[in-house]
Amino acid sequence: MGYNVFGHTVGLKPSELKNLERFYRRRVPPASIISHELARELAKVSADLNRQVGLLINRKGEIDYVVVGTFNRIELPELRGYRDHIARLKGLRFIHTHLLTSKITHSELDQDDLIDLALLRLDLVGALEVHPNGEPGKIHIAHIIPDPEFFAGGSLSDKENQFFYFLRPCYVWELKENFLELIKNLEDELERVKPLKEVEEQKDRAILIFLREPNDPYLEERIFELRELARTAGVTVVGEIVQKKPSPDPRYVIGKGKLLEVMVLALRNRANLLIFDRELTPSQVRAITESTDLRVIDRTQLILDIFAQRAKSKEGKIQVEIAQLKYTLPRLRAKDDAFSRLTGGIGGRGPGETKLEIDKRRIKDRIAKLERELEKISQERDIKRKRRKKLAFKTVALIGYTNAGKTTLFNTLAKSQYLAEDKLFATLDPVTKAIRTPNNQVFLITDTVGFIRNLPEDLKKAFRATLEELYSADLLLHIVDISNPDFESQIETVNQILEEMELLHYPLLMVFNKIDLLPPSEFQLIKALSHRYKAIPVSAKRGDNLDLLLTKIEEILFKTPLEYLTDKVLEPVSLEEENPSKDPLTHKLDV
Ligand SMILES: Nc1nc2c(ncn2[C@@H]2O[C@H](COP(=O)(O)OP(=O)(O)OP(=O)(O)O)[C@@H](O)[C@H]2O)c(=O)[nH]1
Ligand SMILES: [Mg+2]
Repeated sequence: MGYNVFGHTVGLKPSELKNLERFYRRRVPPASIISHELARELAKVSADLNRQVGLLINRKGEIDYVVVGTFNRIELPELRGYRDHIARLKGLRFIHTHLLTSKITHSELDQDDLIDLALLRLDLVGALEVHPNGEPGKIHIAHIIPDPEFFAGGSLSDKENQFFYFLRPCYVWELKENFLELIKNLEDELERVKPLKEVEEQKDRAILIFLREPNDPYLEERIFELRELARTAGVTVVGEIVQKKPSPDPRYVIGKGKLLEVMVLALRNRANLLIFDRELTPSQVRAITESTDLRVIDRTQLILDIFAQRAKSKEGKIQVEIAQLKYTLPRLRAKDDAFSRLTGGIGGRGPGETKLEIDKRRIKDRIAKLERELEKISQERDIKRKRRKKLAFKTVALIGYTNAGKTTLFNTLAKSQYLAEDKLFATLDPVTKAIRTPNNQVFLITDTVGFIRNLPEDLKKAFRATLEELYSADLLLHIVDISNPDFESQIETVNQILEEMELLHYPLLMVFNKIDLLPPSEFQLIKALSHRYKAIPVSAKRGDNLDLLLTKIEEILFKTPLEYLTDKVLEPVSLEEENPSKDPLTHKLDV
């Protein structure tokens, strides 16, 4: 930091600037918040200029920034190179003047001061009253409360009082607080609330942010889903904030007051990441990143990141890269601060690191190249598919909302070891296996990527190739997690995507999965629902009712009317018994 004066310097004479620059030579005894002498000088200069003047003082008592404002406002410069989020407080305090007039006879800390305190994670903020004659008045000082319990007993009715502690206003010479002790106590308390050693440094710690617009019935589901997405991405969720707002704030999405709450929460819980449930514009990302000094991503980026972590096949990887590049393209700017911070961690994977160096042209070229590659792979897949057709095997595709249990069902049916995890998007690449039914019919079954609502448009397109498998399917098996209270809207989402893909007329069988999670009291209800949706209730995990499912599949695929099947088949039978070990239930097919 040079010796420049920051802030609203327009209109200042060179001599006035000189007077301000002189503050850089001053020092405060480390244990004082501010010295009486310095306060007098600050008041005098401020009154002469008729503008607010502020000093950012570091823990050694040196002046790091001199800032000048207007008569009633002062804006802090961007503070770079200070201690990072894990260390929490920035190690800077901000002492500035509030000008009094014959009418304004006292002036407390205002909301802007508290916003600076919280957003910039200052050690403390102080406002020094200045009388029109240049004499200093009282000083108002506040700092962040590390833990609301800390001050229990006091009245915490007022929201601001849950976040900030206000010292009793007094004259500077009356200040008794030992600054270093005060800060040490604060940091000890923060450490006690969330010890640093308990924080896994490699793991992102996020606060999830939701906007509740009027008539929004899906808030709970959205909260649950974002939480799950974050968990899947390997992020620790340390807080959730919901703001009721008729429409998003164009700059910060949430209101400034709410942002303040987010910051205190972030500080207390050592968060380093904010995840917004809605899509952010590039300028919103920039504004919020700049104000909070935290990494800021939206739901789309989170999903992209999960895809990037999980894509295994060449095709999957290409699809993810295309989607990431397309997401990045409109957000790319020369010297873009918001993105320069995205190095590693969530939102920083894949093409992110180099995007500053690559210009838009090259990104577009890269997208084109990837799309050509994808086209080629898709053709190859087509050939494979045709070959399979020639073998005359019927194909069943498992589809459904993410986490419904598709892969688990696939595994249980195929007795295979494909990945099934309690994470969203566990499956990215289509896998196909052959299954033998109790009646010795063989069909192929394909597992697919999970569906999710509001899938970003580019992502939908990018994953089209994966879902292309569906067009050659003879039957779509729609797996529903019936234990999820949100199952009906998930069905709706899946149907909507099927409609968009013009797959609605395909033969479809619904499967209600995870019945093992339901209490017996709901069995009656499930029966009714199964009837309504013509669905087969199963537990993929425990294997309940899978024989019935296979029979039903068989019936649809091979047009064997149910009546022709013996009762024995309809009863729970061990599939192994029907298929002696020499003739295993499944056999691998090179696809
Ligand atoms: N209790 C219970 N859990 C199940 C059942 N089926 C699946 N699960 C669990 O649900 C979670 C998700 O299962 P997956 O099979 O990975 O779900 P998926 O639909 O393939 O998910 P994506 O591939 O991410 O779309 C896992 O933790 C499974 O163990 C079931 O019948 N009962
Ligand atoms: Mg899966």
